Formats: sequence, structure tokens, C-alpha cells
Amino acid sequence: MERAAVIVAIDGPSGTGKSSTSKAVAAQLGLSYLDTGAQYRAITWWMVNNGIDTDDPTAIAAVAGKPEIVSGTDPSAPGISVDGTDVAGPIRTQEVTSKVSAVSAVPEVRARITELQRSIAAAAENGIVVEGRDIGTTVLPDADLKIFLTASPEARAARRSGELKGADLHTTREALLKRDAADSSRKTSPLAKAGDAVEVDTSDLTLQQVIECVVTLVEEKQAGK
Ligand SMILES: Nc1ncnc2c1ncn2[C@@H]1O[C@H](COP(=O)(O)OP(=O)(O)O)[C@@H](O)[C@H]1O
Ligand SMILES: Nc1ccn([C@@H]2O[C@H](COP(=O)(O)OP(=O)(O)O)[C@@H](O)[C@H]2O)c(=O)n1
Repeated sequence: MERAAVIVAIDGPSGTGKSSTSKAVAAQLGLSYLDTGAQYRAITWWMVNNGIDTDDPTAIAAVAGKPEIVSGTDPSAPGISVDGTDVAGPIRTQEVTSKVSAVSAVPEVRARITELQRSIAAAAENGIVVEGRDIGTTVLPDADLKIFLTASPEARAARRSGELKGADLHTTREALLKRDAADSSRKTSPLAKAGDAVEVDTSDLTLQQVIECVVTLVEEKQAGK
């Protein structure tokens, strides 16, 4: 029996496990993978690199169509480039992280990136796992399965400061909460749980448990199609 391409949307705030879970689920089930946060980071990196004032939404809107962003969709090596430059490393700096919420709140930026995301999802013949903040609500409202990951601020800060080689827990927690607040309160397509999303609190689950839970949910959907 041929399976229809399944579309999975995984949303939630920073540090809830979206990237690790999405990559592992996609790899295990032979699906493509799209990190939409990396796309917003890439356009932010381009703004910074081109001297655009990231506190000026009008200046950002005026050039939002300029950078050409190309996203890889292989879960074992996703990759991202801007105008042909590999930016996988530079998009993870503290500077980009602190500016990405302001850039991604600009409607012209969201319109452009949303269109790109929809065309990538439509081209994924074997199905795709797309992770972000507004995938289930705005980008792919007809996704076959929507997951909303949550975790306590303490768990998320501990995970992130572990990655940043012992960065101060309190500072990491405050920065996460500030970004959550900005992402949840913006007018255009804020971070939100879709009404038909399955919420999974990962605070007390291992990454392996979260992966197994999502794989089971996808397989149930595929079986029922
Ligand atoms: N359930 C979990 N338990 C412990 N650590 C986790 C869990 N899920 C993810 N992590 C770790 O937390 C960090 C952030 O995970 P990530 O997948 O990047 O989250 P997000 O994409 O939501 O920001 C990574 O170092 C990852 O290995
Ligand atoms: N679908 C999405 C994904 C990310 N973003 C923005 O991009 C930022 C970085 O996303 P990310 O997924 O890389 O963040 P982390 O989970 O890595 O901290 C978020 O804080 C949002 O401002 C968004 O607006 N919409």
C-alpha cells in the first residue's frame, strides 16, 4: 500500500526539544525535515551583516525580499545558506539570538519566509517534519499531525546552558523568557498552540521518550489515512 506524504508540524518555545525531536523522528521515518527557526536566524544574520538597524521595522521591511535563503531538508545534515554562503554556524551566535525576535516580527519578513516554507513542504514527496512557532497555526494549518512541545522554564534553561558550556542559568532563563514573551505577543503569527495540536510536556521526559511518543503519533496517523 502506498502511503500518502505525511506532514507533521512541531511547534513550541525555545528549549522544549523541537529540533532534536523533529530531526530524529524524520530520520527514523524517512521524512524530510525543515528548521524554520534557522530561516529566521538566517535573515537576521543577513540584516546584521548588511548594517540594517534591527530595531527599525521599516528598514527591515524594505529589504526583506533581498536575501536568498536555501534550506537543506535532510534530517542528518540540514544545512542553510544565504546568497550562497553557508551560515549554519554564524546564525547561532548570541548577537543573532538576541535580535531574531525583532526581525521575525516584521510582517514582510514573515510573508516571505512563510511562502518559502510552504513551497518546501509541498515539494517533500515522502512527507516532512516542520518545526517552528507558527507551523500548525499559520504555515501549514492542514498538517496531518500537530504537536506542541512545552517544558518548564527551569528545564529549558538547564538544557540551553548545558549547550552553551555552563552559561549562567539565571541569565539563560531570563533571555529565554524574554524571547518567549516577544514571540508570543507579536501581532503577526505569534507563537501559539493550534486548537487541534497534541500538547506534550517534556520537562520530565528524556529525549528518547519524546521521540518515541511522536513516532507513535505519526505512525497512528499514517495507519489511519
Ligand atoms: N526531553 C529532553 N530531556 C533532556 N534534554 C533534552 C530533551 N529534549 C531536548 N533536550 C536537549 O535540550 C537542548 C535543546 O533542545 P532543542 O531540540 O534544540 O530544542 P528547541 O529546538 O525546542 O529549541 C538540546 O541540547 C537537546 O539535546
Ligand atoms: N516558525 C518560526 C520559527 C522561529 N521563529 C523566530 O525565530 C527565533 C529562533 O527560533 P529557533 O527555533 O532557532 O530558536 P531556538 O529554539 O533554537 O532557541 C524564534 O525565537 C522566533 O523569533 C519564528 O518567528 N517563527
